[in-house]
Amino acid sequence: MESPTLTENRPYTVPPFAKECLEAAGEAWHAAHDHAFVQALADGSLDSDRFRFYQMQDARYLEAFADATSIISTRCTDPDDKLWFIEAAQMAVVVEQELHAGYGEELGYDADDVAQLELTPNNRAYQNHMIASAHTGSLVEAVAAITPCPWLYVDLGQQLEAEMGEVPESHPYAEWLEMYRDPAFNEYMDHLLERLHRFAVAADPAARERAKELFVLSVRYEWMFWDQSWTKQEWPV
Ligand SMILES: Cc1ncc(C[n+]2csc(CCO)c2C)c(N)n1
Repeated sequence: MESPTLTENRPYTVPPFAKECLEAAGEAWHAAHDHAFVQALADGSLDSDRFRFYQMQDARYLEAFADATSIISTRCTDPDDKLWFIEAAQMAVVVEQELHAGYGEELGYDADDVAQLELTPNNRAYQNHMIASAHTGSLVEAVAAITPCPWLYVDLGQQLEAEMGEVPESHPYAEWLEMYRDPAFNEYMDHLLERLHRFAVAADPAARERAKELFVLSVRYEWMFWDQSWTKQEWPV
């Protein structure tokens, strides 16, 4: 495999295997950026009920992201890799729960409400996908399944920044929009994508193919996460 290169317009390095994953996702990657929920969130027209639904489901999703990264840390042998995934788990819990605590007060829910929430079918499936990949996949598969989560949001944050410019203080979702355009995420992406690539180089070709499939599934689940919030998904029976 070639050495890491910078793809156009991304302020972090996208190594060859990460690029392959992105190419494998194809249209699904763009669809996840273009969903009606995202458009309404960006232009501020999203109703607070749908945003509340999203935030509450997302609080629970982030716990699973933290669990998946914690599990991955136990499977790393290199101490720097191990620490990085431990820190990623910690960050998912601490930083993002701060965001949720703020919105909880504003939107009228607390930690107990989040704990008692019934997960949607989509959320449950996405969580199980990440946790199962972390437990039973090879290291590259485990990491591939969690990569679209931060990558898609950071990509989206930067795309919206380019399109919208500065977020007006009066924007109802200013805090959310500011969060994912934070330049600190560039370093996070550098670290994550470098690991994804390095683990891919160390894996056999069949594991690399499976990793790409798991990456694509997570991109689809990201689209479905917006969609479940837009439709306020319920269990059909
Ligand atoms: C469904 C869903 N997908 C992605 C994110 C974004 N995200 C989750 S963890 C993480 C890394 C930093 O903690 C980022 C950017 C989200 N909130 N919810």
